[in-house]
Amino acid sequence: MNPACHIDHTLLKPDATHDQIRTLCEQAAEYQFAAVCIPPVYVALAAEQLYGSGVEIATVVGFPLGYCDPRTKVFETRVALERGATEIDMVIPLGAARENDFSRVGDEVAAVVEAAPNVPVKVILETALFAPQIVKCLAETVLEAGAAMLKTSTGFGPGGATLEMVRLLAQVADGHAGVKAAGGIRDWPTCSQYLRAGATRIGTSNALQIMAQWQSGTHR
Ligand SMILES: O=C[C@H](O)COP(=O)(O)O
Repeated sequence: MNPACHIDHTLLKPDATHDQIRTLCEQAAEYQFAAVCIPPVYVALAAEQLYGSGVEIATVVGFPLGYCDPRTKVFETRVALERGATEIDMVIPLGAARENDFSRVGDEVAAVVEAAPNVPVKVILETALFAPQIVKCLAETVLEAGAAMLKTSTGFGPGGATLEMVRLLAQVADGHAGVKAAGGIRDWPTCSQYLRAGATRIGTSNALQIMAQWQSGTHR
């Protein structure tokens, strides 16, 4: 099984340039990755370049800290859709999660989902910040609010995806929503382990390296 269809080819570095995004899009079309995951400012460029390629255009909202005004997240979502985004990766309000204020978390997700009625909203829980029991409550909350996918991490927080968290999110999603493992995934063995644990997407800045490792293994 070619893993490319599970991979979000990601470039979210703060100093990402137009040229780097063009190259990322070329690679995504060539490998047929599931999506590119890019900064909001490059959505129109990527949408134009990837038109008709089958590659989704994912961008981020409230990224990476999650603490902007909820109305800002809604506005970011609307603008991203106008520009051609076909998937939204949003960060939950992490302070609200720390306070166990699950209703605030759910309300923000519901507001973004409402602003993006025909587009999957992938909700980033930044799982490294929280104990498993809290992650479980957060995952249940955001699913109820309409999340299409549970995503572990931004890649900019205190830790990335772990096997334990991927398993936990897959258990909560129970086949009714996707699970995106992201943050610190650099090699094919890790990627493969997460897919087997129930991840349906892998968000990574190292997709080409992962594909090379997969190819060298399968064609040995
Ligand atoms: O949203 C996806 C992450 O930013 C990817 O994290 P990474 O740069 O550690 O691969």
